[in-house]
Amino acid sequence: MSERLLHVAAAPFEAACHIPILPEGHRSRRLHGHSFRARVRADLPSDWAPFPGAATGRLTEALKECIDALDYRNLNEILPVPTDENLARWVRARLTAPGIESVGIQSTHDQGADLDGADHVHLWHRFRFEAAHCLPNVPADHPCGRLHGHGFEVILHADQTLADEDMGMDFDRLAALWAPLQTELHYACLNDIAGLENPTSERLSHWIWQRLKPELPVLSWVTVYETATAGCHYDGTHYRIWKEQRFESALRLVAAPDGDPRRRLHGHSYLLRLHLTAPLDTVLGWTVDYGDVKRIFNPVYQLLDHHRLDALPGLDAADPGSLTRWIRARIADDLPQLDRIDLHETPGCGATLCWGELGPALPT
Ligand SMILES: Nc1nc2c(c(=O)[nH]1)N=C([C@H](O)[C@H](O)COP(=O)(O)OP(=O)(O)OP(=O)(O)O)CN2
Repeated sequence: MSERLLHVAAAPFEAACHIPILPEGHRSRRLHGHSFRARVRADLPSDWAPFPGAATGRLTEALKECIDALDYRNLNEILPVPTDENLARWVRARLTAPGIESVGIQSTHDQGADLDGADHVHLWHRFRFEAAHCLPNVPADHPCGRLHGHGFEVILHADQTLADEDMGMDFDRLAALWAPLQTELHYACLNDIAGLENPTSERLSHWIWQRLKPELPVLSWVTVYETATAGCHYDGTHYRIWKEQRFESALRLVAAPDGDPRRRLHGHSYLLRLHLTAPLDTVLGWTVDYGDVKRIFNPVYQLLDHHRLDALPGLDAADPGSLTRWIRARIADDLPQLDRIDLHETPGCGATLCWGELGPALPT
């Protein structure tokens, strides 16, 4: 599959709203408020930014300018039915950026809607449960063979065609479908549950899919976060895992004009997410060990962390797009299952380099 470079940006806004189309008695019919977050993913022409390396910054500024009109407002004065879906439409119509692939609105930490250009909505809802597990088939010295536990997180994703509807399914419907699984999984040892005798993230995402897909035909992905830095998506066919790492680095954007602060030496706390697609190892119950991804990537990580990025050999500019390409060139041979790299220089703002399926976006 050919390589695609997408730029991403995210920005918060605080607003009040009520959703008058919801049934009588629904809590969201009452006036309430959210710390919203808007996000955009765009395939930008290379000459759109004012100088090479400025695309992430320009997209972020465009998004901030757009949502400024929503910040500290009563959204019903701007949009009669301010569902996440309609807010995403509103932003998409006003955002002055080319090549927009999707616009998302996250109304709470745990739910949101991403809208693509064809008014197809991707709804997601996150849940959390606390559980113990061990992986019985790993080698004797592997730490995950010992009984341990996690605050697992699960995201249910639903894809719907919206046409001219104000909203897709109510997030509460996803919560109601999840509730029986929460009862089974929360404060449990996963190995004791039928079908989860080898409870890797992959097996767990498959188990959840099998349980929910018959009741929820629009279920498109199940995401399991095993830890804050690693997890798995399953769509009924493919397993996609990711492993995140953070690095702290300095840079200057040499192409920035005189007077632009990015020309000065500065720095970021970067978030790097490596995505891999691979078949399941039926004995181990996983695709690729998260620990192996981290270990194999470590030599490249050591070049990035606590270094000056624009001094790295072979890197002309240290903007997120150039960095993702530089990282791919250094790691792809050693991690052949790798098919996407996300790199954020500030929360939700950066680039995605993808040469496989794009897969679902994760919340910021
Ligand atoms: N593909 C999979 N790999 C691993 C799984 C899994 O389910 N699928 N599970 C484990 C362990 O259970 C482990 O608890 C989580 O792994 P890891 O990300 O390596 O955890 P760390 O706490 O070491 O994470 P760092 O943030 O990198 O310190 C292992 N692999």
